[in-house]
Amino acid sequence: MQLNLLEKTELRIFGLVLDNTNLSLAAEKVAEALAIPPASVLVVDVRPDHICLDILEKSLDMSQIAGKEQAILAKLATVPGLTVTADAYVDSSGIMGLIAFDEQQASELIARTEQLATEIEQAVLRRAIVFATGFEVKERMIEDTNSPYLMRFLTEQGYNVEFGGILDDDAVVIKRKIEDAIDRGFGLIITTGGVGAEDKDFSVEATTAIDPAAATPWIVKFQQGSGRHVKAGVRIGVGQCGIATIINLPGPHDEVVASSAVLRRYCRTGRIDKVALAEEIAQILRQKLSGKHWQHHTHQTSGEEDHGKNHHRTTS
Ligand SMILES: Nc1nc2c(c(=O)[nH]1)N[C@H]1C(S)=C(S)[C@@H](COP(=O)(O)OP(=O)(O)OC[C@H]3O[C@@H](n4cnc5c(N)ncnc54)[C@H](O)[C@@H]3O)O[C@H]1N2
Ligand code: MOO
Repeated sequence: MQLNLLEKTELRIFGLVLDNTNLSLAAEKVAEALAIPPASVLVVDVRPDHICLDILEKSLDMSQIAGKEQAILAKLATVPGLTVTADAYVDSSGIMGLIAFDEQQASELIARTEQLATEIEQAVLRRAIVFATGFEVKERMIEDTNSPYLMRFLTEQGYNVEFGGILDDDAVVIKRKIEDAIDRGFGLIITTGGVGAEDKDFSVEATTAIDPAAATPWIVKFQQGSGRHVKAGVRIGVGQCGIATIINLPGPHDEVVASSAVLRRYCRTGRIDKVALAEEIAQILRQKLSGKHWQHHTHQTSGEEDHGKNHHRTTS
């Protein structure tokens, strides 16, 4: 486990006898003991009873520090002109204080910390949150059937599920809410709605702002700028941030239901393969939509036909 040294990076080593000692070599030996590059250790002070070194690293793995006192002293003992006396010791503070642990304590600490990290990770991976999006949902013009459906579905899959609320069609709001969910320890974050090509659709953009490498396969593509479309098509999104996965599903309820067949296989409270998941959902939705009446219109590239703002809301 990586530990931030929080600027407390000095080591004072007492009980050495110096006789024309090459300090660069001494620093190199300490670097070897800590498994860091030689340039990361600097001797900053030599006093009558101790030498002071500075470690030029922001963070180190716990296993590089804990219980390393004897290893440091043993390495220093190999430097010509440097005698390590029987009561030599390393004095350090903050995280670096772990150096003074004896080896038994150190390995217990490392094992316990890894165990704790695994438990936290498992708890996070089990926590899911579901968001709806869109003014028509927020203003109760339409019933939010997606969220209860997904919450029930994820509960069946073994998740502890929370409802995140109904988000405005606003890229900043959606991104902030997703980031907030990640900070609160949710391992699975699902939004529905707002994946379309209109100027009110921002869910996938919120995800790519968090994970630029998010998988965002197209469901349908059409001529950009034709009619009300400001984007090149409809896509879904699956992004990741640390161990958390963000999934942006379309708004239409039957598409959420269709996607859940894929979610059932991928979302099982473990880590998720974002590219494979996104591609399989996209395939199912492409197949589903290829038979729909509205797609004929959206594939028109002439832009002559205007079926009105709401033609795509009907699931003929
Ligand atoms: N079955 C259909 N699927 C799709 C259609 C369609 O007409 N019928 N149109 C396609 C096009 S074009 C686009 S664009 C996308 C739209 O997906 P969005 O993710 O952008 O969805 P929204 O515009 O936000 O909402 C669309 C529609 O979905 C219903 N909706 C939204 N949220 C909820 C919710 N929480 N619970 C229930 N229903 C919801 C609602 O009728 C919205 O008006 O879709 C393609 N697919
Ligand atoms: O933007 Mo859809 O692509 O609403 O027709």
